[in-house]
Amino acid sequence: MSHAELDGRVVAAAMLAETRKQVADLKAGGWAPKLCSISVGDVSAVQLYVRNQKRNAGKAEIQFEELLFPADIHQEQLLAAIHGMNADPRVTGIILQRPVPNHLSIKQLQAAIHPLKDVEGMHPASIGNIVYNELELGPCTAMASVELLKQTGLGLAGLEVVVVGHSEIVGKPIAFLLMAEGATVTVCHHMTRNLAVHSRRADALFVAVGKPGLITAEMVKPGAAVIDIGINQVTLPDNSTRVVGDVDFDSVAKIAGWITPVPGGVGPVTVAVLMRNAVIGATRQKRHYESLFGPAQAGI
Ligand SMILES: NC(=O)C1=CN([C@@H]2O[C@H](COP(=O)(O)OP(=O)(O)OC[C@H]3O[C@@H](n4cnc5c(N)ncnc54)[C@H](OP(=O)(O)O)[C@@H]3O)[C@@H](O)[C@H]2O)C=CC1
Ligand SMILES: Nc1nc(=O)c2c([nH]1)NC[C@@H]1CN(c3ccc(C(=O)N[C@@H](CCC(=O)O)C(=O)O)cc3)C=[N+]21
Repeated sequence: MSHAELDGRVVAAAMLAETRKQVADLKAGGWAPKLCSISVGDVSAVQLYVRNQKRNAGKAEIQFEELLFPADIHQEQLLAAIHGMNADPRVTGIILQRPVPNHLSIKQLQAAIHPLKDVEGMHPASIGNIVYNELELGPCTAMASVELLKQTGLGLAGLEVVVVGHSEIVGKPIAFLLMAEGATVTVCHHMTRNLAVHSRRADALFVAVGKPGLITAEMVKPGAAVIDIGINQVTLPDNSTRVVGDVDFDSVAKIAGWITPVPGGVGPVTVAVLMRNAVIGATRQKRHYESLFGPAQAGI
């Protein structure tokens, strides 16, 4: 069966155009969205992501500020920085880039971000909304991955889906989003006894592990939709570097019904979802403060 490639750049461009219009409306109403990114230490996948956030925020006309802290920063210093952003009315969105060094508590940092400014939906209170089937704003990569599956036109109700990887930010939220849409979901991880037995049953296979070449053609059901979330920088024999996913693209593309490329698949849609979330967050704040104080006035 010949595969169809799911082009994330096309999906992202459409999403970003819509977001740009909403930014203009917000600005006209006196609310200019501003997104602040917090990174701790040097992580190459984070640097790549933040670069693309900056570029896309520019395209959507969302203000963007990047804060980079050294890897040995203390929890209290980061908490103080987050509290400052919570209190700053110009900041409408905060994203904490993952991972953070082991000496820091990611959950405490995430919980410090005000839920109205939590543009990834990763505050413990926000992520709980997914369990209640409130799906408007959720973790960007998970939302992007499910959006790409929807592009295939496959009905999600009753679909056999396998998710490989169960991290807080990707695998688990994907499983909850899919359950909310009625899919039958199996979640695999490093303790799963025979990954191929599960993956071969899937009509849709999501892979978010961080291991290049983990999924090969024998592990995929012919005609399945394969959503490759992995972002791995590999060094080729000539010492040049390349970004690849977790799926062995060349072999799997021959039997899959649909497949997302890396780069050009989930990544661009993730960035576009973040911009959309930034607008949803600013809109929620506008509504909240207007319900208390009335509409914003020009020049204030
Ligand atoms: N495209 C995008 O927008 C994004 C891409 N990524 C990429 O996705 C990948 C995963 O990211 P993230 O979820 O943050 O990573 P984590 O390292 O937090 O999680 C990896 C997951 O894979 C599981 N795992 C490890 N080895 C195996 C194995 N052999 N078989 C099955 N499962 C295994 C782990 O299970 P256990 O916990 O049990 O060990 C864990 O649940 C990375 O390549 C990352 O760069 C991440 C975020 C966004
Ligand atoms: N709190 C948090 N949320 C995240 O969602 C998160 C994170 N931390 N930490 C880092 C990972 C990684 N990640 C990427 C998202 C998009 C691209 C991306 O835009 N990729 C493009 C460009 C690749 C290229 O230019 O080579 C593509 O795949 O086509 C990459 C990586 C989000 N992550």
